Amino acid sequence: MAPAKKIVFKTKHELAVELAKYTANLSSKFCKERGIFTVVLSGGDLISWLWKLLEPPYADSIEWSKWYIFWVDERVCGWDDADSNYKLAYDGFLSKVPIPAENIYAIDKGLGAEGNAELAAERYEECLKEKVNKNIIRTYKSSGFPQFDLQLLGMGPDGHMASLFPGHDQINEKVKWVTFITDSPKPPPKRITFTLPVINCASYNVMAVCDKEQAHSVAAALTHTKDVPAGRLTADVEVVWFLDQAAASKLKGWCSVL
Ligand SMILES: O=C(O)[C@H](O)[C@@H](O)[C@H](O)[C@H](O)COP(=O)(O)O
Repeated sequence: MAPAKKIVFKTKHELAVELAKYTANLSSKFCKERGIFTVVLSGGDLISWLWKLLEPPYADSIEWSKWYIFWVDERVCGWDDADSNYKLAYDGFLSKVPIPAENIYAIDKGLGAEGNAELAAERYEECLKEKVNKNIIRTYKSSGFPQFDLQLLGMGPDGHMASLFPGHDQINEKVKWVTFITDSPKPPPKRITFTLPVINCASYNVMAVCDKEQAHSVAAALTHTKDVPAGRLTADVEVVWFLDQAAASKLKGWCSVL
């Protein structure tokens, strides 16, 4: 289990600059080693902190054609729905970089639009299995779970990550790769989500959190309070919390302001 590192930034701007550097370094490492970089996105504010990747020196130097995009969680709705994490990422990031359309794996379009959470979760898991069979996604040691290169995650004020919410059973799933929820406390209610073993098998996990509403859960998660889902986040190689000062304000003894 990788220890959690944390970096506290004075501003969201500085956080975005460092996040771009971190992501670009891993892109270069994995593109060199495997010719492929598998990246998992979440919804929420995260997408708005990826802007620096769209600018020099990254926009032209990143090997975008080798990126493969997945979602750690998705709202069960149409791709053009205002709630869609795919739409959020497409409008704010994916439409601005030359990642081939066939490398972008969103929720099944029809099942999303129909609102069929259970089948959409099954279909997404099948999609991941197919990518494992094609050696696009690696697997974690002998566990058979998929291992993504980099996951970019966010956390809600209640400490949820992906669509794993406190007090809901999805966090305890140990076999499935993708599960679903139909009564999410954060709207909209129907979502699909990676399970905890899949999230924690990633090589690198970044948890990016800003604002004071999250401060209490940041402190709880970083002292590994088990009933806070994000407190159970780990990774194979490294897990790094990217925080602004407000989100870090309830941490005891934080001082590594970048
Ligand atoms: O679909 C979603 O709602 C997300 O993937 C969710 O897990 C998000 O990452 C957190 O709720 C943080 O959201 P904010 O960054 O907007 O606080």
